[in-house]
Amino acid sequence: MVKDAAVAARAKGLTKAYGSGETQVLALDAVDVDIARGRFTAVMGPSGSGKSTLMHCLAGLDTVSAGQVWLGETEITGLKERDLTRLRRDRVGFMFQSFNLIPTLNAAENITLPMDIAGKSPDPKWLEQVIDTLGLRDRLKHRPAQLSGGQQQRVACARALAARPELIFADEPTGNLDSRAGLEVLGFLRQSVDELGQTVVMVTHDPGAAAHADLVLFLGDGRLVDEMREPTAEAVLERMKQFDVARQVVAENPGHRA
Ligand SMILES: Nc1ncnc2c1ncn2[C@@H]1O[C@H](COP(=O)(O)OP(=O)(O)OP(=O)(O)O)[C@@H](O)[C@H]1O
Repeated sequence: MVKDAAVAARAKGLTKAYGSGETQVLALDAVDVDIARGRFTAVMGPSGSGKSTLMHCLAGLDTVSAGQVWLGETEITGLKERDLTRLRRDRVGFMFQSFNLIPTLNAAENITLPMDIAGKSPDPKWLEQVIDTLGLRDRLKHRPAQLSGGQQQRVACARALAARPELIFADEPTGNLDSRAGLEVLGFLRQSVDELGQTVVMVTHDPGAAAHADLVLFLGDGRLVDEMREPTAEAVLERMKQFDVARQVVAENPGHRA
């Protein structure tokens, strides 16, 4: 059990292997990580370093090969699929690169859909606050096709926030947006942490996006290799360049692991 109330999610010795035998890929190699409650954490690293796998394992979307994962005080490793589904539904919000909005429903209906499916009614005060924070008040009756990409992503953000989840996982939430809309979404995620007390974990390739976080975790070859507090885009970019240098060293010295 995780007794530390400041920890929203925790992994210990988290290992994830895909496949078996010679083709086995070790996507995560004994990762230990604490996700701080009420903070904005970004996860970065080169392509294939295990970012999405880490997020999926922390969110209970994927099983682990070894190690333990907790969401709040609940150990999720070993939970049955049915319990895991309920836990995700009740305690976790998701934002993906594709917004996954339902085209036939308007913005308001999309926002409350997960709660409707779960048979829950949103806390009206909280929902109003989310809608106003995200500037969606005058867009609630619009269907997705009548909204800009940035507005659609804001609806997806509101949908993730509506049930007031303990934790929001965002996988490249700005990946499909132009830079202005992307900045808007990052601003809203930041605001949801600062003003609404949310906990956000975001996977991103973009140093500028990572700079909106309180903490950046760097993954390399399935291991947590570094972290940076109060990141700036420049510092994150510099750190990412070191991965290229390390790769070059490995390429020039086969058998040596950076
Ligand atoms: N379903 C799968 N089956 C086999 N291998 C997989 C699977 N999912 C991921 N992998 C492998 O695990 C490793 C980590 O993948 P992951 O998607 O977590 O990386 P990532 O850092 O998110 O990459 P990217 O930045 O390119 O999205 C990669 O080598 C990938 O090929």
